[in-house]
Amino acid sequence: MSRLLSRQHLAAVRRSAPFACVSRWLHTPSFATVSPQEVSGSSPAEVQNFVQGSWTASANWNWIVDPLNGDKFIKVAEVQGTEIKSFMESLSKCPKHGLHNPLKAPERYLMYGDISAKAAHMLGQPTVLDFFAKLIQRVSPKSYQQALAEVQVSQKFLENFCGDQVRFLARSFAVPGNHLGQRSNGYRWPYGPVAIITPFNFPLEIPLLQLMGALYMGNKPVLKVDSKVSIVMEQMIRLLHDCGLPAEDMDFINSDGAVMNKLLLEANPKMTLFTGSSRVAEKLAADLKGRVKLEDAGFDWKILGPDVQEVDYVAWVCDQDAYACSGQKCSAQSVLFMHKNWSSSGLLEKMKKLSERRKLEDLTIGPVLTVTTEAMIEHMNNLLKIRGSKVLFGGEPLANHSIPKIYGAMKPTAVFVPLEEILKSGNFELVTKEIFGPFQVVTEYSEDQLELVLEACERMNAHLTAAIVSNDPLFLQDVLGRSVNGTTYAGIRARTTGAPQNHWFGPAGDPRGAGIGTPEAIKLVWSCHREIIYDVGPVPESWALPSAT
Ligand SMILES: NC(=O)c1ccc[n+]([C@@H]2O[C@H](COP(=O)([O-])OP(=O)(O)OC[C@H]3O[C@@H](n4cnc5c(N)ncnc54)[C@H](O)[C@@H]3O)[C@@H](O)[C@H]2O)c1
Ligand SMILES: O=C(O)[C@@H]1CCC=N1
Repeated sequence: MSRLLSRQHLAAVRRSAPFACVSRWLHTPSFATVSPQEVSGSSPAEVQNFVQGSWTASANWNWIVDPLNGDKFIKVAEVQGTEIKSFMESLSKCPKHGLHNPLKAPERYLMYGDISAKAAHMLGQPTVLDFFAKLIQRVSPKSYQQALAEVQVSQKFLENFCGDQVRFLARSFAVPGNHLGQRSNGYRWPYGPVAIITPFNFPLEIPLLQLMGALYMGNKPVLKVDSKVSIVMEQMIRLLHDCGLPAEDMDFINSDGAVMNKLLLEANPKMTLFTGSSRVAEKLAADLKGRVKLEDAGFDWKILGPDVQEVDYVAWVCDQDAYACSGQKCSAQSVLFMHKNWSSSGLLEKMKKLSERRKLEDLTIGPVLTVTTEAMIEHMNNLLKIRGSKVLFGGEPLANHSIPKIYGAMKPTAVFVPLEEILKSGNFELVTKEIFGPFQVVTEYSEDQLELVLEACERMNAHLTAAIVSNDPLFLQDVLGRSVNGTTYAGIRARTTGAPQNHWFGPAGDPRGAGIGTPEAIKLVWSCHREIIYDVGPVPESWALPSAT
C-alpha cells in the first residue's frame, strides 16, 4: 500500500517490501511518500491536506480513477464544507500587510531565495526529475517528454529566483519631494491572505510557479489543485518543506469546487489567482467582487502567412501545438488559418501523417480528462452541419484501450470549415468553442481575405496564445499590430504551446488577466503598488499659521 506514510513507516515499508519494490523505493526521493511506479488499484496512494503546519485527513475520501484503466488508485482527503474552519483561521492569521514586505521582515526575501536555490538543486536531480515526470504521467497522462518538460520548466523557474532575485522583485523607487525632508517611495506590496486555484493539465508547473510567486511577494496562500492531480503538488510541498519552506507559510486544501467556493466567500482572501475554465473564472470574478486574477480558457489561433517555406517543420509544430498532451493545453492550437499558398504545399497531408504516429502506448495520444468522447463526436457532428465543412483526419474514438468512459478517448482530429461560414453569426460561437482535447478547426484564406481572418480573431473572447507563421516582416507587422493575444509567437518557427519560464505567459486585453513565471507576472499578480511619502522636515523657522483654505 503506497499510502501517505510517516518517515518511520516508510523506512519499515522499504525494509519489508519485496526486493523489486525495495529497489523502486530506494530510488524514491527522500521527501516522497509515494512511488509513481507503485501507485495502482492494488497499491493505492493517499493525498492529505496541509493546514496550520500539519498534514491532515478528512472525513471524506474521494477516490480518483486511473485514467488508463479506471482502477481506483488514489484517494484524496477532500475537505467538506463543515471542515473549512481551520483553513479560514489559518488565512486570518495573515494581515493585509503580509508575512513580509519591504518594511517588515525583509530577511524573508532572502529566505525565499535560499529555498528556491535548494529546491532548484533538489528538483534538478535526475531521480527527482524522473519522479515528478512519472507522477505527472500517472494522473495527467501525457508523453514522458511532455511531462519531463513541465518539470524542467519548474526547475528552471526555481533557479531563476535564487539568491537576491526574490528581493529584486520588491525593488522600489524614490522621487525627490518639493522641499527638504520630503520624498515619495513606490513599493510593491503584498495582498496578505490569498488563494490559488489550478486545473488538472499542468499538475506541477502552474500551481508551483503561482505558489512561489505568491510567497515571494509576502503573501500567505491557500492552494487548491484539481483533486485528479493534487498528489503531484502534495509531493512538491514536501520537497519544499525539506528545503526550508516554513510550515505556517502556506496551506494546501483538497476539495471540490463548491467547497472551495465556500472557503473563498467565507475566508475573504484579498486576491485569488484562478486558472481554469472561463465558466468558473467568471463565477469567481462575480463572487469575489473582482478580487481575482484569471488565466482562463484558451481558443488559440495560428495564422500561416503567404510565404510558404519549411513545410515539414511547420507541419510538425502544428501537430505538437494541436495534439501534444492530447490537446489539453490552454495554449493548444484550436484554429489554423492557412493562407491558400499552403494548400498545395502538402501541409495537411503531412499533419495527417504526423497525427497518425500518435499512440496510447507512449501517451502521445491519451485520455481526455474533461471532455468525453461523445461530447467531442457531437461537437464534430455539429461542425459538419456547416456548409462546406469536412473531416480532414481523425474524427473517430481511439480503439483498443481501457480508458474509463468518464474520460474522452479520441484520435487527433481536424475539421475544415470555410472561412466565410466561420464568420456567420450562427456559426461563430460553435466554431470558436474551446474543446479541451485533441481537436482543431482548419480553414484557409486568400490574399484578399486577411481582413476576415483578423475579424475572426477580434471577435474571439479569449486572447491567450497565438502564432503568426511567416518571415515576411510586413505581414508580421500588420497582423501583430491588429491583434492582441497575450503570448504571441511570430516567425516561421512560431508555435502556440510550450511556453518556458523565461517569457510572459498569460492573456492580454482583460484587466483581470494573470501571468505566470516571470518577474513581471509575479509582480502583477501577487503584489500591488503602495506609495509612501516621507516628509520628515525640518519645518522652516519662518513658518507661520496660514489662513484656512
Ligand atoms: N490560462 C491558462 O494558463 C490555463 C491553463 C490550464 C487550463 N486552463 C483552462 O482550464 C480549463 C480546463 O481545466 P478544468 O476543466 O479542470 O477547469 P475548471 O474550471 O473546471 O477547474 C479548474 C479548477 O477550479 C476548481 N473549481 C471548479 N469550480 C470551482 C468553484 N466554483 N470555486 C472554486 N474552485 C473551483 C476545480 O476544482 C479545479 O481545481 C480549460 O478551459 C483550459 O483552457 C487555462
Ligand atoms: O504552454 C503552456 O500551455 C503552459 C501553461 C502555463 C505555462 N505554460
